[in-house]
Amino acid sequence: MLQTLGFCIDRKPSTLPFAGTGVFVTRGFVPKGATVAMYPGTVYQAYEPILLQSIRNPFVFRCIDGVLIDGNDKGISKMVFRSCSGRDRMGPFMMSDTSWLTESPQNPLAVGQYVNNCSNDRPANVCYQEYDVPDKFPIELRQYLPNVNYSLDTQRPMRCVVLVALRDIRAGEELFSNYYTIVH
Ligand SMILES: C[S@@+](CC[C@H](N)C(=O)[O-])C[C@H]1O[C@@H](n2cnc3c(N)ncnc32)[C@H](O)[C@@H]1O
Repeated sequence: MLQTLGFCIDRKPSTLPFAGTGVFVTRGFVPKGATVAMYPGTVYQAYEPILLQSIRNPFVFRCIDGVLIDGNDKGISKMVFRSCSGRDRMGPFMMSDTSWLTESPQNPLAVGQYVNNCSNDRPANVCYQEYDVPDKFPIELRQYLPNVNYSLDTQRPMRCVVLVALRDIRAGEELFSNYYTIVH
């Protein structure tokens, strides 16, 4: 990761009291504007049922258009992701990466759901960028995407969310986003 991207990120206990785990730049340097992490999880359209999966689940990310991404790596959320990922497999090709559900993700960027919220003394250093994966994205690279659609729908592009550095970020710094950004 250090060789390819120029930095490493990892999960560690947050510097915020009582905030659990956070995400840190552990090595190297992240330049402003770089993609620093991805938000993994099952993608639900606004009309799809998520009630059970959302109970006591702080990992549900809401996109601007109401699409939801469940980035919880435990319990029913984990089972749903694995099930959808197995369903979507095309012959030898996996259409998504399930290793973010483990302690050591194959795609080391897929830990963005653990980024904590900013506060007065910890301003945001990353922001969320939502995008739809284009049709021409190579099928053999989809195995590294940590997102899967809840419903099988080959017409719809895959929604992904990445975290982008708002400024240069150095090794040792924790990542903070703003959970409540309002986009006008
Ligand atoms: C999406 S999770 C982030 C990962 C979480 N820290 C964990 O260990 O699972 C969101 C939860 O993290 C905690 N959290 C995030 N930002 C926080 C902050 N600024 N202060 C205290 N707790 C925070 C809250 O418990 C919140 O419900």
